[in-house]
Amino acid sequence: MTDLQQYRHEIDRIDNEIVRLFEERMEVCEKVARYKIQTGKQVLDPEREKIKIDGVKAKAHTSFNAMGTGELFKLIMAISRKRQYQLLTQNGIGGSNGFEQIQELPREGVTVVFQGVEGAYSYGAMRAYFKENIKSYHVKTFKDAMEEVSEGRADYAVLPIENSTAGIVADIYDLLMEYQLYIAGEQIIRVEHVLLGLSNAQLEDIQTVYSHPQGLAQCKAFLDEHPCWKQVKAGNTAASAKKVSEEQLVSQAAIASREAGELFGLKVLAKNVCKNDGNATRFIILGRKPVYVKNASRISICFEAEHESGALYNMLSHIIYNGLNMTKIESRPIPDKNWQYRFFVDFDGNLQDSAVKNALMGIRSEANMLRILGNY
Ligand SMILES: C=C(O[C@@H]1C=C(C(=O)O)C=C[C@H]1O)C(=O)O
Repeated sequence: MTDLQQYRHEIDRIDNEIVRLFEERMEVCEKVARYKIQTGKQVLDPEREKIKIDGVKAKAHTSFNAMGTGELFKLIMAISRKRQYQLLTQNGIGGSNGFEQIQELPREGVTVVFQGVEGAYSYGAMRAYFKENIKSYHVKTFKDAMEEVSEGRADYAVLPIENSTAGIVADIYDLLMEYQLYIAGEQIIRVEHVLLGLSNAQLEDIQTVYSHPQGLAQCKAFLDEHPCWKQVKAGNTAASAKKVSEEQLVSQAAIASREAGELFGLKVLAKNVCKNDGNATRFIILGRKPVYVKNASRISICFEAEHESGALYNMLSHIIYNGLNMTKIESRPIPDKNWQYRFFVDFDGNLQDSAVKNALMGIRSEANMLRILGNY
């Protein structure tokens, strides 16, 4: 036998022993879980874990091994907790997460608010999601739209959350934390911007271009080809078309939809101004009630974790360990806490799934804050 074979043989013997001891430990953890189910005690006991880590580290003989032992036991205890959360959900603890299952989201006879004016992309998203017989109106800002739903003047708000070219609409993420509203649905629409001008304007006349910051960002490559043009941000794309139409200056143009151009009597000076052919925006439908439909398949959450190494990994491990597919993660600064962030995570699943319940129980117990923003 070569030395290597011999060493590996020894490692195998030790590993078998580790597996046997791990399983023995897990059996005791299950007993602990049953005790906690009966007594209502929390799964996570940070004090006990700290004593445990310090204790096992002190038993190691080198500083390298002390660090390794610490890491190893952090992981072992995290796994132990995950098993305990499973047993708790199996026993009906932490069930509904405060959400009620409904048959269908009402798409007619409701009042819907959107930001911008008619002809804006939000209006298009609303038309695509809801049926004809709704009452709808528009407000100036995203915040106003959330306020309308919060105050009960509207049932739903339609708001853009993400564009495939320009990325997230950061304001919406921040406002989601300011208001206690829930994502009830989503609508993706293709966004095909055009450059609009007065009917007697030519491309050569243009000196100023108006659009929503997202419109300008999505058409950056096109605008870069015209470095002399002054770019001016407007409240929304349709409002910028309206402005060009009202001010009647041949030097002014707007980046907006073809529909907005028709609405305000403008001419298309250039089409395909967004270089990404598949340019699309995802809109969320926000309501007041925590409800989800039976076949809802995406969950959006927001959490805050300790500002320390491994904290984010620990939170995400609940999603990974329960076999859930994470589809998106974003971080946003926490107001008044410099350089600390909250995380917005989307993953596939339904609030009824036991894997989802386990993961949410884990994150809720171990994060500083968890909000389930919706299951849709
Ligand atoms: C097993 C327990 O539950 C959790 C897991 C621990 C472990 O695996 O050692 C320690 C403390 C708790 O966070 C316990 O409370 O003892």
